[in-house]
Amino acid sequence: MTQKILVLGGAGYIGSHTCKKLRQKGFDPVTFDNLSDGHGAFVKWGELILGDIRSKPDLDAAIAKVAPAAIIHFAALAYVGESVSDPAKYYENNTLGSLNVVQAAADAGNIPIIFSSTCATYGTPDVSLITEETQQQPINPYGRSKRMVEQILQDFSAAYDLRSVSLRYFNAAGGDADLEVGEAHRQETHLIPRAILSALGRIDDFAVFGDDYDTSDGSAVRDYIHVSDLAEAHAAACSYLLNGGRTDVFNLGVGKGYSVFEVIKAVEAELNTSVPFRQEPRRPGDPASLISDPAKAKRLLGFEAKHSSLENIIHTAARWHCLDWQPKACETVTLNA
Ligand SMILES: NC(=O)c1ccc[n+]([C@@H]2O[C@H](COP(=O)([O-])OP(=O)(O)OC[C@H]3O[C@@H](n4cnc5c(N)ncnc54)[C@H](O)[C@@H]3O)[C@@H](O)[C@H]2O)c1
Ligand SMILES: O=c1ccn([C@@H]2O[C@H](COP(=O)(O)OP(=O)(O)O[C@H]3O[C@H](CO)[C@@H](O)[C@H](O)[C@H]3O)[C@@H](O)[C@H]2O)c(=O)[nH]1
Repeated sequence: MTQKILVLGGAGYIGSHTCKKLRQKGFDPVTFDNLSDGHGAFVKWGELILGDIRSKPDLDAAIAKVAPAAIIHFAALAYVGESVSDPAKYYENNTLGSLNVVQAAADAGNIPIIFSSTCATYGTPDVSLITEETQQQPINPYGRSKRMVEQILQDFSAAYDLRSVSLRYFNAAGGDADLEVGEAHRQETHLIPRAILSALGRIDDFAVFGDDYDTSDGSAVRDYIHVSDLAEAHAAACSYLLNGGRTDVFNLGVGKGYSVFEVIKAVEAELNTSVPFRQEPRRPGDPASLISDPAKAKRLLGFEAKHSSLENIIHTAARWHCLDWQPKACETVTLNA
């Protein structure tokens, strides 16, 4: 019988791509989302249950209805700047909401959980390649709200044998090759979509934050992983837990970094036009360089990024944002001022 997977936050960017992948792999995804940031139109590969992770009764009812073999938990707020100005919102939604998720999974007989963590839990590490053993020292409430959930999962595993996998994504980017879903955050703060939108003349306030880092060209370096590769990694993590794998944490990245100026050049090459930008000082809290060591996910999950060349990431993102722009799916998007 097809195994059902309850996907919390499945109407969002990474969640919707993962639902597509789960269906391709023979799972039956069911999305649970409050649509605070996601889009009903992105729920294309299974049912949508409207609910909020801050409500344990909502979660209990969904789990009772679906009887999932595993839970994938994407539901979160993820704007670093907003987490600094309104930390209560982040601890309530991301940490308390996740405690409800973990408790509901335990109450229902220890349903295994795959949790969306982030490289923001590492803070500003002084190493060239970040391994899972690199010390986690998050520097903003968003990172701390996620780090706390990792700790809750470790404690529930030790005390009650609730198994889980925390996946620490580096920078998610790109879009579905078939343009069925794509990146449509209500506030777009990420580098790649903003560089594309600037090239297309859809925003006029694109800035490069910092040109005085200790990097090859002075701009900050990140490890960009294609969203379809992230989706594949979630399917692999599902199989790992369903086959009895133990609680663990994994980096999800490529192991190679690109600077902000390299990303801008790649967008210019893809769109054959210039990317207007102004130079601004560093964004507070931005580390110079964050690059993953992806070896552990390869070794234990059998996962390796296959679609994450910078060219493919920008090609698929640009197609979504311009050539095959889907206004209906994205009608609620408002760009950041
Ligand atoms: N995008 C990135 O680069 C990145 C990097 C590292 C980690 N992450 C994490 O990955 C996850 C998904 O990120 P995304 O970029 O797809 O974000 P997204 O905003 O597109 O998706 C999050 C989804 O969760 C839903 N949601 C939020 N709070 C909820 C609640 N209380 N109850 C029910 N649903 C709720 C939203 O409506 C949305 O559909 C998040 O947990 C984020 O912290 C993202
Ligand atoms: O308009 C922009 C946007 C970003 N940047 C720079 O580009 C790099 C990447 O920034 P961004 O795309 O915002 O990603 P990060 O700040 O690295 O954070 C992302 O990646 C984190 C780690 O995965 C996640 O936790 C966060 O949710 C997600 O926003 C950074 O050096 C930024 O300073 C600019 O110069 N101009």
